[in-house]
Amino acid sequence: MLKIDIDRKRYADRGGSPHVALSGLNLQVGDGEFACVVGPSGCGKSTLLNVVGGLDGDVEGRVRLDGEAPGNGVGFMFQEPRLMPWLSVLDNVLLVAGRSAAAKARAVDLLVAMELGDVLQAYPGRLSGGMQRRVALARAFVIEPKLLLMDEPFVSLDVPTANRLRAMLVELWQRCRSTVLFVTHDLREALALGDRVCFLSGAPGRVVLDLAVTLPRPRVADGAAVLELQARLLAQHPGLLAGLAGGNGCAPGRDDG
Ligand SMILES: Nc1ncnc2c1ncn2[C@@H]1O[C@H](COP(=O)(O)OP(=O)(O)OP(=O)(O)O)[C@@H](O)[C@H]1O
Repeated sequence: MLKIDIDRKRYADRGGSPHVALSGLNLQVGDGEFACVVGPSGCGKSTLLNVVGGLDGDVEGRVRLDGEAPGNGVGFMFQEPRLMPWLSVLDNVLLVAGRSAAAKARAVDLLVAMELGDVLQAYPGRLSGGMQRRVALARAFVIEPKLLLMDEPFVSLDVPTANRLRAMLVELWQRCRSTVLFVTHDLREALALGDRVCFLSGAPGRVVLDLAVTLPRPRVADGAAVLELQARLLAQHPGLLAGLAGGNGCAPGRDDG
């Protein structure tokens, strides 16, 4: 169980004055659950991931993964693939997996599953943007993370590539059963991926709607079921989804979708 209780996250200096990014943000994510966090630009989504992952410890509050501060079992995937350009595809993944025979076998297995088996020795500069994200996805899962934190990992990809990567992510998650916290400003993406979608308010961010998504899988972000649910949410919560891609505006409480 991931338990997030952030009383306040304040930046001392945002260009000359302090800024409270998060306030009264409470969220629990069950083991193996896929939780998406959506919210308008600047509401503190990346800040939340940095705090949860322990990259930023300057916070009033507490984050616990199975009762302890999140540590080694946490994987990250960011907006940029952040691959080492001087290392081959395989070595990029081995960098986090280690050099044992078992680690290498796992890395190759994942890269083959990501349809990258024929470019194991290629350097990242030779790969397309979508291929680089697939390497980053394999690298994120190779440690079989207990908790995977994802910050808009498929942003600025074309629609078919993003849909393919989302399908690959769900397949890996179903195989590994990691707990996932996935940040996006794209409501359709969140509805396509999440067991739950948590909506944050504008700054300072806090959870204003916690929605269980019960649509059957597989789902596609631009598929009929997702579009229908999106339209229903827009009708139920006018104004709340403002500022989201694919949305217009949320209300306190818990809903079933
Ligand atoms: N290191 C920092 N120092 C000062 N202020 C910061 C810092 N990092 C973020 N902020 C501020 O905190 C607020 C939240 O930023 P954050 O990047 O978490 O938002 P976000 O919801 O992820 O935004 P976006 O969707 O646009 O990526 C913003 O107003 C930002 O300017």
